[in-house]
Amino acid sequence: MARVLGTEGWRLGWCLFLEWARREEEQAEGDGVVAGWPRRREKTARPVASLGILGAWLQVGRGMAESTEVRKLVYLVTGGCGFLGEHVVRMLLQREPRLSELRVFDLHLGPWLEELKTGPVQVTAIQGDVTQAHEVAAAVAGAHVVIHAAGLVDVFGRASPKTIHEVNVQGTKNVIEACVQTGTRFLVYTSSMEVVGPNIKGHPFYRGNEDTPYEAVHKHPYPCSKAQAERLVLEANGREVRGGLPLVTCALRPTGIYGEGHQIMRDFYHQGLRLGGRLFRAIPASVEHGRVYVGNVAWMHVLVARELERRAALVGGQVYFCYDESPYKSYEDFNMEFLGPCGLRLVETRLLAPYWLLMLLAVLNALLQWLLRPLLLYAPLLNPYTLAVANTTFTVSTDKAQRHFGYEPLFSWEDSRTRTIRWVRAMEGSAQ
Ligand SMILES: NC(=O)c1ccc[n+]([C@@H]2O[C@H](COP(=O)([O-])OP(=O)(O)OC[C@H]3O[C@@H](n4cnc5c(N)ncnc54)[C@H](O)[C@@H]3O)[C@@H](O)[C@H]2O)c1
Ligand SMILES: CC(C)CCC[C@@H](C)[C@H]1CC[C@H]2[C@@H]3[C@H](O)C=C4C[C@@H](O)CC[C@]4(C)[C@H]3CC[C@]12C
Repeated sequence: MARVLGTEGWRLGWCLFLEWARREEEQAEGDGVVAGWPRRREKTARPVASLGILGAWLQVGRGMAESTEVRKLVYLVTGGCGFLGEHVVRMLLQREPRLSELRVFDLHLGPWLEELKTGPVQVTAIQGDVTQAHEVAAAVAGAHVVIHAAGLVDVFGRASPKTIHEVNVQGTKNVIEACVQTGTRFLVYTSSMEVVGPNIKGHPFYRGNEDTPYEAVHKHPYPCSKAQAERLVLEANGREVRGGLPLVTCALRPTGIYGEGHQIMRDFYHQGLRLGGRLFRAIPASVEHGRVYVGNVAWMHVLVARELERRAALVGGQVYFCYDESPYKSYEDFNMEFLGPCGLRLVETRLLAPYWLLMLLAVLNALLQWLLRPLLLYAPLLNPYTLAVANTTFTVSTDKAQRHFGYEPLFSWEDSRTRTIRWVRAMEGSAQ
């Protein structure tokens, strides 16, 4: 440290000034939104002022050491422009001080990536398709860690079962093979609660954990593909990669993710606006559906990716549900936590719409989808599968991620709720 102070005193002075200016600016803005994104408050950060001037110098010196000396890791995020992927990308930039290059691989690149290219980390946007092995291999070559979040999330019948399989299963095979061929040792896979359930028998999974016995039987192409892909990732743990070292893999299983950018929340909001500020309850309030805030899911990815090397023996080959402090509620009641404060209300219609009627509508929708397929794509939210998922209790209660790699939610429920409400309010045509 003395050496650093001696030779780079002027630089530290400048950094100290910049740090002071940044904090002043942060204080002035409060917990505001920067470029469409909420500013995060560090849970553990202590204000420089409380450390005194010497503490500040030491802190800045340490920060510099972290950012200049240790930045050497290359990360690849597949699906990095999707709902979850974007949060993972931004979280990595905020929370992984050892990052030197971040490769963002997606079929469709977002324009927001441009604004990230000015920071200390090299952000490389790669437009590519996970079903193309050579494109994946080129993107993976030289990366230390791969977070594989790309996937075709389709439970509405928009894509064919074949396409879902190609993207979710073959795409994952390509990622694994690319790691093996190029010598990348750490792979985190974004799996889903759907690899477990709800199963086709509608059995409830009530506050279960990773070891809870459950008959996981799927028929729908999406959960089938996620289950297959997860299995491939876990089986690949320990495989020898180029260079002779073992591959370390794990899978994270989010329940229903919500937060800024959630398309289905957007759809419900707009539907509510079209219906004069009302949504009609379809699912009994007693059916609990697991939900988790996107920022916490992203944080879990960043944390487990960081710990894969240090705790390879413990974490390698493991699955973890993604969880936080979000309350257990029905799918619709949970959505109302955000849509309610934005002017929508949930109208109770249990007597008007009994389950058999909903099922009839869902089957009709499926039939219409099939009949219209040659002419147009009809893919409403309600179909027999989505009705079954929404109508079956599936909630998790676990601390496995905390025990294995020290995960604690970064965002409290209050924070997650506030951020999501702020995002809904910012949507065009707010009901407020
Ligand atoms: N949204 C949820 O509630 C939820 C819950 C559990 C798990 N997951 C999983 O999380 C991951 C991300 O889901 P999301 O909700 O952000 O979905 P999303 O559709 O917003 O993001 C997926 C991203 O993958 C990209 N992608 C799709 N096909 C690709 C291909 N062939 N090559 C390259 N990129 C491709 C898409 O362009 C998109 O940006 C998925 O693997 C999904 O299965 C999502
Ligand atoms: C009966 C209707 C009025 C309500 C329809 C809601 C329905 C569209 C919702 C309910 C539950 C939702 C799924 C759930 O949150 C978890 C996942 C796992 C994830 O991997 C992909 C998304 C998915 C399947 C959600 C899709 C939308 C569902 C079915």
